[in-house]
Amino acid sequence: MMARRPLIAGNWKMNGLKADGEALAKALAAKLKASPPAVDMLVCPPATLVDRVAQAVAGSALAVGGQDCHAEKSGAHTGDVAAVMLKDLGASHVIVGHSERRADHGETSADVRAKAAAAHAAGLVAIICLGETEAERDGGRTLAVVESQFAESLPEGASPDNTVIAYEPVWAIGTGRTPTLAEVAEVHRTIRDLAAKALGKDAAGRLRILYGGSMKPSNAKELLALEDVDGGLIGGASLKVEDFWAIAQSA
Ligand SMILES: O=C[C@H](O)COP(=O)(O)O
Repeated sequence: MMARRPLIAGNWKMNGLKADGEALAKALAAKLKASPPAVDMLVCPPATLVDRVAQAVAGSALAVGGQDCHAEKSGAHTGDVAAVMLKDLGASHVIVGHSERRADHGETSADVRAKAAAAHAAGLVAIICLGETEAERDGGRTLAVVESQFAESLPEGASPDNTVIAYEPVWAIGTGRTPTLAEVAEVHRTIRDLAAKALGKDAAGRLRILYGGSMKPSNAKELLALEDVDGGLIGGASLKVEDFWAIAQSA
């Protein structure tokens, strides 16, 4: 099977003002230039900083993405940002369906699917997030939840070139807790199997499936060593240059 190049993606969430966001991105770009790791690296700043960060790291190997996009290209949607607008600023990726969007904004998998389709239409790679809540895990429903979110969130035309899946157990986000390695491996293998059914075996073999949820330098190596874990979607630890870089180094 063709090797998948890991993707180490930082989701800054609602953190960062002009000066610190630019400094963080520039420091990462400088590290990438000095010693290129064997991974792709991406930062997803808040929408307010996408332009500034994209300009600050232009010409470097550090990619820039948005954290959400609207399903429409334009129109009367106060406060929203279209995928094509992110693309216009220099973004190459956009996260869709993060559990914080699903919880805070009531986004359904149908919404996520429409957003991912909009991202594709704009020429962006969609990072589609899915994952179970603690109650769903405790109720033994993890694989069923992941299966339905995958089926309902993946748009027509999805491929390993325009789509990345991020498995993020909701209860592991920002809590310092993670599933066992066996539990992570089981979910990632299930997602790979679902992708094989949806996209074909070859495409599934090229699809990158990230793990997210309390990934940090101390646990990254063992998580990233799992066969079907092709990188990480990192929140808190992506706000510190040294931690984010250490995670990239351990892939
Ligand atoms: O998008 C990132 C995830 O929500 C993980 O966040 P965390 O690394 O702070 O747990």
